[in-house]
Amino acid sequence: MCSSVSISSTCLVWGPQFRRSASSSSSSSSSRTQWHILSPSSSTGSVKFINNEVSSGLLSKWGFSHEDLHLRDIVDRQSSSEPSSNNSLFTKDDDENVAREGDLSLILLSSTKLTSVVAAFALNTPRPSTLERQRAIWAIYVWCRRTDELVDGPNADCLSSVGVLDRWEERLEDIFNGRPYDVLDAALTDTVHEFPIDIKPFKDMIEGMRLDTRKSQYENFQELYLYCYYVAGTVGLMSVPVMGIAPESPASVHHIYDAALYLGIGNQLTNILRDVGEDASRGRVYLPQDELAQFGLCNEDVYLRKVNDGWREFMKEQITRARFYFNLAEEGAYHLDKASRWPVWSALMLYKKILDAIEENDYDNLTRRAYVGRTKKLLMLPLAYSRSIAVPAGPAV
Ligand SMILES: CC(C)=CCC/C(C)=C/CC/C(C)=C/CC/C(C)=C/COP(=O)(O)OP(=O)(O)O
Repeated sequence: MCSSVSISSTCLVWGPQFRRSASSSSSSSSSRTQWHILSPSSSTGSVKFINNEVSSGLLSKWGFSHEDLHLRDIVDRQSSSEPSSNNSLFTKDDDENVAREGDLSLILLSSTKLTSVVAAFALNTPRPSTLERQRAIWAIYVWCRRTDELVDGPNADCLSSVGVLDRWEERLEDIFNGRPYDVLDAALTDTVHEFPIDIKPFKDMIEGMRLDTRKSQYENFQELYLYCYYVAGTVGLMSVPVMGIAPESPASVHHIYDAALYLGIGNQLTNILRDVGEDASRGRVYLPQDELAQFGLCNEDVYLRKVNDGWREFMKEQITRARFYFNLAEEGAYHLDKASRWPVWSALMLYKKILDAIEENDYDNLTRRAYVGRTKKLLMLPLAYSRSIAVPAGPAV
């Protein structure tokens, strides 16, 4: 299952740096890797290790080092007040008074004119309107969907994925260089020149699709986490510059970006748990092999759709871990610009409900698809709204 992206009307997300310790836990009969959170203060040299076992559950909670993914660089580039330098269309000395109407019509303008329009708009508009944010999120969403369709869509089998993805990446560079190929690309060109969005999360998503074409199973959670980052965590990174951070938020920008990334991870882990039966029909098992083994399970049990006590216990742990990421995401969601909070809270709460639905199905996600009914969805909206109007408060890390 490749991720596809579901962003309800508008949205966006990232947290602490973490690193794997060389040690292994010996405090339990099950062999498990011990993961340490490396606190943000590590940049000052004072590294604070927090044992992963502070969080409940049997399985490791942390995946891949964010440092190895160079995520800090992405955040720093995106947090500058201007669109990132790789967005070469953006120049500071353009005409500042050009009116902006109908983003897609920009494709009809010469690239020089486009530069003027976009630059003037970005420099003169400190706080984008909700409509502008929605259009930008839509452009990102469409690009992510189209990327997913290349390897997961109806024509995927007829295409040589590697070549197609290479060509798609060249086209991405053209988008960022102001040479969109079609009208949908133009919407993204417009977006990346209006908001400080870095190209790396987009490239990483393409990398995730490459990974998906060559891998049909994941040995451990670290491998799976990397995949989840590529195909879903990246969406959080792409979205934050558009969604915006509340000016009154005391939290660090890195903390908020981490929360955004964790929302993507939580969503993807949930998607995996919801679709495990469907993915098995395609010969795919997006579950850590070592963890299956810890519960006395293997791929064959998944293919044979055996829902036994071992499977239920295994699922409980997987659900605990997905919730762990949603909880981290929630901490950051309070700090988004208030215009963006409601859709994010709605998406977050909706995804958590999928986990509840798996529990209600007595952990049978092999023969039944977890489903959240319309009434539950509607009832959730006011609750999401009440969360979204809460004033951003700590943690100010
Ligand atoms: C929390 C903070 C600070 C910001 C929010 C940042 C955002 C918007 C993060 C969103 C991340 C996101 C939407 C990732 C996509 C994850 C995903 C697995 C999408 C799958 O979408 P579906 O459409 O349900 O998948 P299917 O098509 O497989 O059903």
